[in-house]
Amino acid sequence: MWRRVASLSPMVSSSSTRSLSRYQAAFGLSVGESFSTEISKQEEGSGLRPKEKAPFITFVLGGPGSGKGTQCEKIVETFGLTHLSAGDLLRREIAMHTKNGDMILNLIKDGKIVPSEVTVKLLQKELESSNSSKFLIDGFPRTEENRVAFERIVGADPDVVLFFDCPEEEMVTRVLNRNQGRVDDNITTMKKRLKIFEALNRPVIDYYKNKGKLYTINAVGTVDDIFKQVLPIFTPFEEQLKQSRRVNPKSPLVENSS
Ligand SMILES: Nc1ncnc2c1ncn2[C@@H]1O[C@H](COP(=O)(O)OP(=O)(O)OP(=O)(O)O)[C@@H](O)[C@H]1O
Ligand SMILES: Nc1ccn([C@@H]2O[C@H](COP(=O)(O)O)[C@@H](O)[C@H]2O)c(=O)n1
Ligand SMILES: [Mg+2]
Repeated sequence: MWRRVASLSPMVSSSSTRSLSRYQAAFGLSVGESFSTEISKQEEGSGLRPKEKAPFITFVLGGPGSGKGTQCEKIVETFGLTHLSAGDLLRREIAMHTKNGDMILNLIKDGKIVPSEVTVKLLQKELESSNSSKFLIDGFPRTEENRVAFERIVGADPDVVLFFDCPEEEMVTRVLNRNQGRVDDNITTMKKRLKIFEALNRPVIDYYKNKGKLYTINAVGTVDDIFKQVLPIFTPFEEQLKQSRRVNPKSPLVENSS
């Protein structure tokens, strides 16, 4: 078990406990000192390398069509985080006709949630093979089951959780005008997605609110107006995000640190 011992920022809880995973062990270097994750006193001598650091993770929550993907593009442009959309990863499985492709397609068509194990493993693969140490995980966790599975399999907690709060009528209008050929962009599926969002995503939102990690953004207005609310959330982390460089033993792009 790893414990985050250094203080992060006044805005973020410094007492979150993390469990060690292969994924965490893969991160040798990452964001600035203030994000370091160290082995706590009683765990010294456990054989684990001390001072291994965790990546900077932002979860992006919000109902269907609330503008998560749109705002993620702007965050990427400004702060250089790596965007991982859970929905895009699932759609890629469908397009590639993988063994889970048909099952995923049927669930997405029906607005239902794909088993957490499947989604988390896709995210884990991207996280482990990435050369980045700062991630925006969009459309995840959708459920408490998603959240717990990520903690168990990946072994990391988010540093920031964004919630794009948008009225249902606005989300419906946006989705029906999206025109990207998505199988779930129709009124029947949209109604189901909204119900599932209310029932299953709200508890996740409440969970992070109670942990002091949730930033609620009013998602009505122009894209730029909404981004103006997002900017100050990342500003305190800007220096760390700039310095962030990761040593990933699996990545051929990174020199060995030893
Ligand atoms: N502030 C905004 N005002 C009007 N339209 C917007 C705004 N933000 C995004 N849109 C448009 O609304 C649609 C949905 O946006 P986006 O795809 O970013 O939402 P999302 O939250 O990622 O949805 P989903 O969960 O379905 O993937 C897109 O066509 C996008 O261009
Ligand atoms: N954690 C997730 C994320 C998505 N899904 C399924 O994909 C659909 C589309 O997701 P978007 O984020 O692109 O809107 C969503 O309705 C779910 O069917 C999922 O199961 N789990
Ligand atoms: Mg999206």
